[in-house]
Amino acid sequence: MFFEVQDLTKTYTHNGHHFAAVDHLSFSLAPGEILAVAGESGSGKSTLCRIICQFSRADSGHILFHDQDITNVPEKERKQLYRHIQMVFQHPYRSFHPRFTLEKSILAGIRNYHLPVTPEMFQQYMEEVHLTRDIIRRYPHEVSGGECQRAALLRSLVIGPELLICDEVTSALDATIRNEIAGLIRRICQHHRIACLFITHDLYLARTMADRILIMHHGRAVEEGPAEQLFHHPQQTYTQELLSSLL
Ligand SMILES: Nc1ncnc2c1ncn2[C@@H]1O[C@H](COP(=O)(O)OP(=O)(O)OP(=O)(O)O)[C@@H](O)[C@H]1O
Repeated sequence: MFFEVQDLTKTYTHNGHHFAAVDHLSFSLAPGEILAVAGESGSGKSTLCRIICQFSRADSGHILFHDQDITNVPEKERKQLYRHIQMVFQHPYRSFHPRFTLEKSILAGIRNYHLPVTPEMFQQYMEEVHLTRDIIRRYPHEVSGGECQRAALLRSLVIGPELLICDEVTSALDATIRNEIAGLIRRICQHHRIACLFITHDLYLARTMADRILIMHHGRAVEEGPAEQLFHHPQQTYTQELLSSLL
């Protein structure tokens, strides 16, 4: 299996009361597939993302990548793992060093992995995310949110990942550029056959972006299916209510 989450659970405690932010969650992802994990605020999406990115530890369950257990990867092995799994986060400005130009941060990633990225390849990647040399030679505070998020995408793309994890990557952006960034991610993933786990609270975006959608509620997978099928023929009452609240 390319990527699989198996029976993942993460519990938090509030005032002595235990609750599962992620509750026996299981799903899988095929190479090159785009899966949107969608749900309301508090459904456990960010907790899931933090566990996959190793920022937080699951109580139980497993995450497999190419059949290898990556649930708790020792720190010294993480660099190698992140050569294949890249992440883009919600707040683009926070993901860049404020005193480095965007170009310097992007090139640092290439150097870190000793990647054979030629200037021609770099130029091509830059054009794919609709950025110019003039823009990436600026500091983060000198570009727009959309430009900064495209630079974050470029930084991930040049590493050559097999899986891209996008955690609410359009939420901090203006509505006008949300669809543009989501469309860009879809085209890039399709072109380079990169699988994508697209975490979002926006069901419309999930529909336009993803091959499949998984609906989360209270940490559980309520329903999962091909994007159009799930939109037109939701099987579960919760999904039906969620969709009708959009109308
Ligand atoms: N570190 C923590 N300690 C205690 N509870 C937490 C912690 N992180 C998250 N939670 C709780 O776990 C639940 C799931 O939160 P999570 O952030 O994963 O949801 P989400 O779907 O990403 O929501 P949003 O879209 O608002 O970011 C929520 O009830 C939240 O309050």
